Amino acid sequence: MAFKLAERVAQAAVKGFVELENLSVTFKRKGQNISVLDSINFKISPGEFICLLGPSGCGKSTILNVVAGFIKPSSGYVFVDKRQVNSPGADRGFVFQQYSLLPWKTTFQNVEFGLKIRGVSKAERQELVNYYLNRVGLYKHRHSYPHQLSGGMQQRASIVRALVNSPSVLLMDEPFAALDAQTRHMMQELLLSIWSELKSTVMFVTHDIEEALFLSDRIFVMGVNPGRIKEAVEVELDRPRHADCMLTPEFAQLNRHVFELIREETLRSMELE
Ligand SMILES: Nc1ncnc2c1ncn2[C@@H]1O[C@H](COP(=O)(O)OP(=O)(O)OP(=O)(O)O)[C@@H](O)[C@H]1O
Repeated sequence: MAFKLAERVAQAAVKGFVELENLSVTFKRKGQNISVLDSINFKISPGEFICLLGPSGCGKSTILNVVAGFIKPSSGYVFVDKRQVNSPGADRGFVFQQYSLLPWKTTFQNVEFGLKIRGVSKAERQELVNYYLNRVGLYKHRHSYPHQLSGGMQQRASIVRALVNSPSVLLMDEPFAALDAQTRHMMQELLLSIWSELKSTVMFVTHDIEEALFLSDRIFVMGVNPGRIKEAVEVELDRPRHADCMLTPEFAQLNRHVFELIREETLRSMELE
């Protein structure tokens, strides 16, 4: 197994440089143009873990969808590793809130699907998929179908389905929102542990301030109407992180700061200022 994994780790460490330049997105609603994102600019370093946090409707998912290549910007650019994004590609993996596994395929078949499409040999597929299924505790469920798995297991399968393709950038849209609190926390720790090995860049959308603080190197707190980056908050908490980091004064201080930023924007969006 060591053969591919070591190579992939080395590749991932130098990949995943994301640049958004004056990115704006306008949608048409009831015949009117609505500006959803206005002139977003930021850079994410290879291997960095960032969270997008902000009130409902500020455009968090839209940013992920543009980076994924699912939505075209109205103006501005997205570059991944200096290549302009115009369409989806294997260098970007996506994990959605809904588990989105193919119901007629087993766990193993779901995870190997992308590799198969890309023409990866059967022997290599088996080695990689089994490695990742082991890594997230799903090896013994490799022949189960999605409906036979719990929500947490399905989401673990969705994550490894994205990771097995060694994406430079992993895009995660509220992947743990549907899970109970305990499973959610286990998933956060598992994600950090895998990320610390692979060092892919992660862009993670959440509504949950504690989740954002626990996971990320930086939090892009977004404002609404139109969506924009209000503040990029550096999260300088020691790594590796475990649940007890949430009990530290540094965590509490950051939590309060981010809470105030979000509160201001939520009041603004409700016109209660
Ligand atoms: N395809 C579309 N057509 C028209 N409007 C859209 C489309 N997709 C998103 N929107 C609108 O764009 C705005 C931003 O949506 P987006 O889903 O990106 O926000 P979000 O911050 O992820 O919201 P939430 O936290 O509620 O998931 C919303 O007002 C939404 O209704």
